[in-house]
Amino acid sequence: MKNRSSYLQLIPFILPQSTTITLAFICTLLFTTLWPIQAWLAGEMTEYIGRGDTNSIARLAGLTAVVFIVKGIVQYGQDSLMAKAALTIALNLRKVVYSHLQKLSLNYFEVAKTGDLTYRLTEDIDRIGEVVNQFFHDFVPCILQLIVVLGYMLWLNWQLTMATLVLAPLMAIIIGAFGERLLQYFRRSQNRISNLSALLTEVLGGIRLVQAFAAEDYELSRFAQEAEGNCQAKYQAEKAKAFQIVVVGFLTLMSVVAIFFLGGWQISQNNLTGKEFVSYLAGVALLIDPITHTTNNYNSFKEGQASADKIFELLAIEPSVTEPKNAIALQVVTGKVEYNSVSFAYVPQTPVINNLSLTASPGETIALVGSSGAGKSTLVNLLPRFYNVDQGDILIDGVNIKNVTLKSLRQQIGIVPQETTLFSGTIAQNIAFGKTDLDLQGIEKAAKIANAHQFISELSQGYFTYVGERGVNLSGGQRQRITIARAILLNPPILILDEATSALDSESEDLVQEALERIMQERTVFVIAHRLATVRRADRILVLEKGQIVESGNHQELLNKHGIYASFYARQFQAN
Ligand SMILES: Nc1ncnc2c1ncn2[C@@H]1O[C@H](COP(=O)(O)OP(=O)(O)OP(=O)(O)O)[C@@H](O)[C@H]1O
Repeated sequence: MKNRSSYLQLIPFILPQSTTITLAFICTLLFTTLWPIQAWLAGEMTEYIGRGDTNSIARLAGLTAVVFIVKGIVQYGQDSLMAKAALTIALNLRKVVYSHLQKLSLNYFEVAKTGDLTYRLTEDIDRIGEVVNQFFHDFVPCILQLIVVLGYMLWLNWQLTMATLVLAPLMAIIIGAFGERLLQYFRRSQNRISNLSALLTEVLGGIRLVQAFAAEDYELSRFAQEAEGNCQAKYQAEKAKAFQIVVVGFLTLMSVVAIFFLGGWQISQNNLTGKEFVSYLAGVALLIDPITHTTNNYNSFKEGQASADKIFELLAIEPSVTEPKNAIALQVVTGKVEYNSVSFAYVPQTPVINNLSLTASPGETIALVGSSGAGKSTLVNLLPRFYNVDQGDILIDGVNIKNVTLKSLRQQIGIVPQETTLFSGTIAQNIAFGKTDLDLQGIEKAAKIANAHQFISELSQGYFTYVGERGVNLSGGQRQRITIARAILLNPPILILDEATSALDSESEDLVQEALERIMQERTVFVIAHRLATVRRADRILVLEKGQIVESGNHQELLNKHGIYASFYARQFQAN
């Protein structure tokens, strides 16, 4: 079962912390050694109290105080060092998972739920950190205490100890059985809560639509269903834990009764003195705490296991788009792009691009037109390798894009998407997206070319104006011009432009159009054209149908042909 190994997979994250863990462990050993000393002191004290030996009582009280202080110091060392190690392990795991997630290919994100992933990177990793902390901080010391105290009890009276341990295997079996049941409930509860998180991300992201369609009640019932499912699973887990406490408590009580019974019998047989029995009972009392902790820790480990399974499942997913080990960095000089007999399908046997070949000369603007679903977006998405081609090759400046690093490939291709996405941060950060050092002069220059400088300057904080997650305080046209400025700053030799279909007011439209025309100069451009002006100005228009180029030429040539483009033009553009 993979869940057995999910904790083992944490070992590479634990090993780098071994120095801190070892130091903490030394503190733990000292701390644990002091436990039986306390039990021994209690036994000695009883004897002196019986004798009324006040001097010895005072000496022992002083010794007990020293033991207490030393115990406090090593306890602090153990707690703080273990916490440091566990938190660092969780931090490193979080970084690794996030970096892995960034490398996964688009086809993974098309099916994954954002909220679910958010939950894994936050709650699940937090839980693993807590479990690691608990393991070293609580579980290991408890086990050591159990071993040391049991050793002391065995040394004191092995017959009595063995007799009381008869119930231990039964206790372990019962705790184990409860643990498996708990794991199921924790899995169910965590699945529900990550579904809930996914639902929230979706609904809050589309709250405008929810309100517009008066779908609040519908969304509330979906929310309630997941929330109730989680509540139910958690309740089941809490009930199982509560029952487990009763059963383990009953068995512990049985053991204590057995100890008294057997202890009394041993004293009557002169095998045990009263003093030894008191020391023995002090030892038994010292056992109860670590037994309770061990049981609780075991339950928490089961909860953590459900999280660890999910995290390592995610880490096991391989990106479908990868680069070869000896990948070279692509240096684009001219920007010539070739598609050679390229085929691609999202779903096997359903080709979306079908044995397509094309060559874009350096600096050429190619407009892609065709009906919805013809494969225009797919065709351009193959260029930055968002997906791998199934057959054929794509070359840039004669170099197969399969053989170059993804970073160098994508740095050469600017994308102005139809959907304008602004990230939380300032306008300057959004224009210089992906760069940590802000070149303000360059940003301003790019914004000027993108017709964005003027409106940005009019904002109270200028380039340092904070735009929300979705840039809600900017108009559609303004957002588009920021994304154009972003591409201009990158200054890529190849540009992919997905023209927005949504209508802007004519002034805004003119500003966007002007910005686009500027950015299209001196680069190889693929534009999914929705505007007549773009189509007309393109050096070449490719008409796509079912993933194939069915017509090619400039606007006038294609009109003269009276073919598909001419009728498409009549339908699509003549109304403009
Ligand atoms: N991620 C995906 N997974 C599965 N099928 C997809 C995916 N993206 C697109 N498709 C399918 O591939 C075909 C081509 O889609 P594509 O988006 O490339 O067409 P398009 O010409 O750009 O259309 P539009 O003009 O409507 O944007 C369509 O049938 C579409 O349903």
